[in-house]
Amino acid sequence: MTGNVIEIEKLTKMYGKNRGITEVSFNVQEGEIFGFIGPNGAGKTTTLRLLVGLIFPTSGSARIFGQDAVAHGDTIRAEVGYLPSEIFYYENMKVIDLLNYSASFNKKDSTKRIKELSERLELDVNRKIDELSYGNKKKVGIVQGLLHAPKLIILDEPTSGLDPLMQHEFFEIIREENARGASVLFSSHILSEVQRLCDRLAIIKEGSIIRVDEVATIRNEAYKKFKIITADGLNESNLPMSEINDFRHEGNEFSFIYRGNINSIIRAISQHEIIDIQIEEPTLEEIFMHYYE
Ligand SMILES: Nc1ncnc2c1ncn2[C@@H]1O[C@H](COP(=O)(O)OP(=O)(O)OP(=O)(O)O)[C@@H](O)[C@H]1O
Repeated sequence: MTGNVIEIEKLTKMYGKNRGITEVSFNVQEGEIFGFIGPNGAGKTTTLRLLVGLIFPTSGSARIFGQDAVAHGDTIRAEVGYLPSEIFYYENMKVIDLLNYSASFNKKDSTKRIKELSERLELDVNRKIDELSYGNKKKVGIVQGLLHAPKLIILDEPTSGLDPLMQHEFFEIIREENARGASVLFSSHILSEVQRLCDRLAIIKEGSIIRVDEVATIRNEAYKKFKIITADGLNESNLPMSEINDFRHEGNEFSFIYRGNINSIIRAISQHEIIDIQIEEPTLEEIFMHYYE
């Protein structure tokens, strides 16, 4: 094996005449937690469904453990824990019956694992599925995806619908799975959670990948967030606007993300009467605002 558990090459999916994704390429290495981010409709779900062989590509290829996702869908799905973005269940079933049914496809006895995961996620397994809230249905999907200790975990917006405490618990579980040796690919439109959990990330916009990089590299690119209060405004024509993103102001309070020579920005600002200034590390979210716009 190449050290990659996922290899995606020029993967394209058209829904009739509509764009799903266009020539998407990236790899996920064995043992890493990889984040896949982009705004709604960018193509995250399409990419993940292609990966697990639930839909077929128009062109290009996706390989998991070196095997083609189209030709070996069944084998792949047996070794991958997959949490779809929308979960449809046999509504009349009890949670525990559904989980036992899912577990029956594996050779291992998962009884203990089901109990442990359900307790940690505070999921009442004796409830009927149609009585559950959206967030609780999501938990059923998480338990279902993780009960067979998969080598690769693929999660489509796993935290939507979970409250902050449960999100935290979920991230703990993912970290433990990763420490056990599982590789993880998860999609999200929330950069802060990707920043906390991932080694690398890919950003998708309008069906195309616009960047693949290490989270640490992106954060070290010397972006600075400026917050300035002046007595006499801040004249945009004096500022290097081509190096400035997310420029905002309210009265005489200004903020923006800057990437460029620190001396030139300080010189430009110092032409004004400064009342207060803060220069800080932006979050990933702030760095990528301009990709989202
Ligand atoms: N079954 C389908 N038929 C036609 N178009 C589709 C279908 N599924 C997805 N699309 C289109 O493909 C594009 C990518 O959608 P996709 O669901 O993959 O995005 P996403 O990044 O997962 O978004 P979200 O965060 O909203 O789930 C969108 O423009 C969407 O309208």
